[in-house]
Amino acid sequence: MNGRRGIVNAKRYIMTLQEVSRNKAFNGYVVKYEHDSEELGCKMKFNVFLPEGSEKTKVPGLYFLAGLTCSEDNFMQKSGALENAAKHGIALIAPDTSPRGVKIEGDDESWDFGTGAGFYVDATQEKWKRHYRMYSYVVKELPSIIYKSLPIDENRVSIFGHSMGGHGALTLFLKNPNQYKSVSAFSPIANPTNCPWGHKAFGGYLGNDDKEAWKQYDATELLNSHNGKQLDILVDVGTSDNFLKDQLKLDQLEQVAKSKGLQDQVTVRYQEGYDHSYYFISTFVGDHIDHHAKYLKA
Ligand SMILES: N[C@@H](CCC(=O)N[C@@H](CSC=O)C(=O)NCC(=O)O)C(=O)O
Repeated sequence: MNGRRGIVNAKRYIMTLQEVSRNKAFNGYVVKYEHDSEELGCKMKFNVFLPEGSEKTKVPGLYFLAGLTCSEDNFMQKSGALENAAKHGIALIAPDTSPRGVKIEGDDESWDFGTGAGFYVDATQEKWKRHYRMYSYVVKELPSIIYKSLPIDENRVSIFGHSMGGHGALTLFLKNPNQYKSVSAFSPIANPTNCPWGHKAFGGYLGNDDKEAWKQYDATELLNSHNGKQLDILVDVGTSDNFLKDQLKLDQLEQVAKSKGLQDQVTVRYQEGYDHSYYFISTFVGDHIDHHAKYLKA
């Protein structure tokens, strides 16, 4: 306890946000902020869409975790999510996908590890552990800054994401079910302990000696040990997604859902002919925001 009743190990973060840019959209604003991150040990940027009305009262918030190679911009600029978020009066929060500019040898060598590929885990390996703490950044530091500084209601918050970010959304939700009202994902890496992207990332950030430790960041494993709140997980994936078979492993997630009798609580929709791109995301993002609005505006 830190002396304040009910708060255990609560960390205080530096909370100075600098506005980088502001663009009006659908009567609200997309604002880019920069701040010093203690968890990541570098400057970070994120984008927020603040809908009309947020200048007067706090609004619900919906985090979007992006995939490999993305920054805080891909989702805001390419997903087409703003119109529906504006309609529901929901703020969108789009963080970056890794620490930036930290200069670790090898961090820029590949597109699926290091820069742009933080995988929403806290690294334990010596080389990476000071900076690669995207789990703590998204679960703890970023929210503490946002709820202190922006008109977003911390009691009405949900999460979704794409690919690596779909893995992030599912795992952050399943590990912190009381922090988020709902979860959904586009083409998530659903069983990273069982696919090449996951082996590379978890081997690098968490090491290869203790593969049990990998399971804490695997949505299929977390679903297997879930015995808490009623779920309503929505997943969309395209049948023409090049990564579906070898990397996403949604069959494993569905199998576990079935074996646990949770098949009614985990909906995986296979969308005919769609691929892994933002064209696919933009087609179904409205459905996902509607899904979250049910819980955020209940
Ligand atoms: N190497 C390619 C492919 C990278 C890619 O497809 N990235 C996806 C996420 S994949 C899983 O996390 C993505 O969202 N790309 C950004 C975009 O705006 O499309 C490449 O570098 O393009």
